[in-house]
Amino acid sequence: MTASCDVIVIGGGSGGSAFSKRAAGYGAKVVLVERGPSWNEQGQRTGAGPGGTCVNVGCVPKKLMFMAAAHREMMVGELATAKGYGFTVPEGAGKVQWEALQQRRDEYVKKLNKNYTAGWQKEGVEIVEGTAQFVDSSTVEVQRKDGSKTTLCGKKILIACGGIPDAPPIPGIEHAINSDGFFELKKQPKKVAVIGAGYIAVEMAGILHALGSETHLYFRGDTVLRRGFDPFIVKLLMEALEHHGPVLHRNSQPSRITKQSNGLLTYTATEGSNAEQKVYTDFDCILLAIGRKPVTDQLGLQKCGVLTNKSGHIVVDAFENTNVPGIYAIGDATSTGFELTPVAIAAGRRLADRLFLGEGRARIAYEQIATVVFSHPPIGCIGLTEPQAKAEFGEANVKVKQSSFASMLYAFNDDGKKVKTGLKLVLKMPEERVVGLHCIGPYSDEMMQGFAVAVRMGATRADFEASVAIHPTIAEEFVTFGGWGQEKNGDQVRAQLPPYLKPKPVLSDFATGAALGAAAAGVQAPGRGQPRIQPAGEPLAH
Ligand SMILES: Cc1cc2nc3c(=O)[nH]c(=O)nc-3n(C[C@H](O)[C@H](O)[C@H](O)COP(=O)(O)OP(=O)(O)OC[C@H]3O[C@@H](n4cnc5c(N)ncnc54)[C@H](O)[C@@H]3O)c2cc1C
Ligand SMILES: NC(=O)c1ccc[n+]([C@@H]2O[C@H](COP(=O)([O-])OP(=O)(O)OC[C@H]3O[C@@H](n4cnc5c(N)ncnc54)[C@H](O)[C@@H]3O)[C@@H](O)[C@H]2O)c1
Repeated sequence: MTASCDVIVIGGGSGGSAFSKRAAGYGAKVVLVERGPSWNEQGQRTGAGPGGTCVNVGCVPKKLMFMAAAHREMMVGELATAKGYGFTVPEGAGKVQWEALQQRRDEYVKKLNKNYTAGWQKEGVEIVEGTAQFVDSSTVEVQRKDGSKTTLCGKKILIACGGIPDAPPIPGIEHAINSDGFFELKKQPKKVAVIGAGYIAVEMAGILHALGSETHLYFRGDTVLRRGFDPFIVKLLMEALEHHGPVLHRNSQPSRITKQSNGLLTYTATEGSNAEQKVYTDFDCILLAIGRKPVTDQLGLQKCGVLTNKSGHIVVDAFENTNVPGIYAIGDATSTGFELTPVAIAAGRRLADRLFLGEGRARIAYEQIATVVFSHPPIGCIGLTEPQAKAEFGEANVKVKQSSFASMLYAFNDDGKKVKTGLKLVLKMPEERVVGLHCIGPYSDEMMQGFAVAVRMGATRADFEASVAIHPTIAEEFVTFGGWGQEKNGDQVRAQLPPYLKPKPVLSDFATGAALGAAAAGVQAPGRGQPRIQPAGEPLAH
C-alpha cells in the first residue's frame, strides 16, 4: 500500500510522462503506473512500455524506417536521384540489411526507454510497474507481472492509457499483423498487402515499397487519406502513388485471409460496385492498419463512473476534465480525436499547469494543430482545408492560393520521373488570414513547424509576403505566391497596396462565429473531420 499522493497517472506514454514530469516539477507527489517494460526476458517485444506507443511502436521506430527508406529511394528505384547527381550506383545496390537495421532501431528504442525512466526518477516521480484498474474514483489497484498487487490512493487521477491497433472481424485475421507486428518483422517481406487508408497504412506501405518489397495497398474508397486532408493534397498524393508507389487497389473491403499450403497467405477482398470477391495470393505478410482503439475497457471505469463514448474513448471537455471531478484524461484514450504525440504532451503539460501552477486558463488549442504524414512524398498541414473553410466562412469569404511544381531535387531526373510538390494557402477574406496551410512534396515534413507558428499567431497573406524569401527552397513559394502587382494562377492584376503595407487587423477581427463549446470532443483532427477556429471571446488557448 503506497501512501496517498497528489495524483496517480495511468500510463507512461507521451501524455502521462509529460504530465508527470511537469506536475512533479511543481512539487506535486506523483505516482506513475506504467505497464511496461517493452520487451520480456526472452527479448520479445510486449508492446508499449516506458515512453508509450510513440517511442516503442509508433513515431520513433517508424521515422527510423522512413529514413532508411529515404536512403534507398535516392539510390535506386523510379525516383532515385543519386545517379543524376553523378554518383555511381553499383548493380544490386540498395539491398537493406533488415536484421541489422531492426537491431539498431530496437537498441535506439531501448535507450529511449531508459531515458524515460531516468527522466521520471530525476523529477521525483514515483514509478509503479504494473497494470492499473480503478477500485473507486480515488483508488487504483495495480497488478504487477508477478501477480502481486498494490493499492494507490490519489487526490486526483489522470488517465493516459493510450490505445492499441484495431482489427476487423474477418476470418483468418490471426495470420495478419498490425503496426505493432511491423516492428517485429524479422526479415523484409517479399510481397506484402497493406490494408487501410489512414496515416499508418499510407506510411507503412510507402516505407515497404521504398525499401524494395512488392507492396499492394488496399483501401475502401477512391483515395487514401479521405477525411480531413485537402483535396488538392490528396490528388497529388494519389498521382505520386499511382506512378511511383505501391500497387493500388481501390474500393476494396477486407473479406478473408487464408494460409496456403506453401505457408504464404491469400487475401480475399470484396471489390467494386457489384461486390466481387477478388483473390490475391502469395503474400508473405499482410498488414492491417484500419485505426486504433483505446484500452479503456481494461481500466474498470464502471467502478469510478467515468463515461466513454461508443468507441470507448473517454469523453473530456476542452480542459481534459472527465465527467467525474478529480479524474482527467489526455491523449489517444480521449474523445478529442487527435491521436498525435505532441497533442498528448501538450495536453498533459497544460493540465499540470492548471492543476499545480494555478494557471486556470491553460488549455491546448485543438483547432490549430499541425500534422505531418510521412508518406512518399510527405504531407504537412495545419488548419482548415478549402472545403472546410468554405463551409465555415461561406464560399465568397475564402480565397485560395495554390501551386504545384517539380522540386529541384529532381533536376537531373532526365527520364521525367519526379513527384510533384504542391503548396496551398487557404485565406479568409477580406483580411486574407491564413486559416489553412497545406503542402506535399520532399521536405514538407520539416517545413511545417515554422509555418505552424505563423498560422497560430494569426498571420495574414501580407505577413507571409512581407517575409523575404529564402532561396532556393520549396518553402519560399509560400511567401511568393504573388504580391500586389501581379498574381499567379490567372488572377487579375490588383491595383492596391502591396500586401506588406496593408494594416494588420487585430486578432479579435478574425474570430469566427464557430462555438468551440465546452467539449473538445467537437473539434476534429485531420483524418477525423473538421477542426475549428478559435471563437470570439474564448480565453486564448496556448
Ligand atoms: C505506427 C504509429 C506511428 C505513429 N506516428 C506518429 C507520428 O509520426 N507523429 C505523431 O505525432 N504521432 C504518431 N503516432 C501516434 C502517437 O504514437 C500517439 O498519438 C501517442 O503515443 C499517444 O500518446 P498517449 O500518451 O495518449 O498514449 P501512449 O503513448 O499509447 O501511452 C499509453 C501508455 O499507457 C500504458 N498503459 C495502458 N493501459 C495501462 C494500464 N491499465 N495500467 C498501466 N499502464 C497502462 C501503456 O503501456 C502505454 O505505455 C503514431 C502511432 C502509431 C501506432
Ligand atoms: N505521422 C503521424 O503523425 C501519424 C502516423 C501514424 C499514426 N498516427 C496517428 O495514429 C492514428 C491511427 O492511425 P491509423 O492509420 O491506424 O488510423 P486512421 O484512423 O488514420 O485510419 C484508419 C483507416 O482505416 C480505414 N478502415 C477502417 N476500418 C476499416 C475496415 N474494416 N476495412 C478497411 N479499412 C478500414 C479507414 O477508412 C481509415 O482510412 C492516426 O489517426 C493518427 O492520428 C499519426
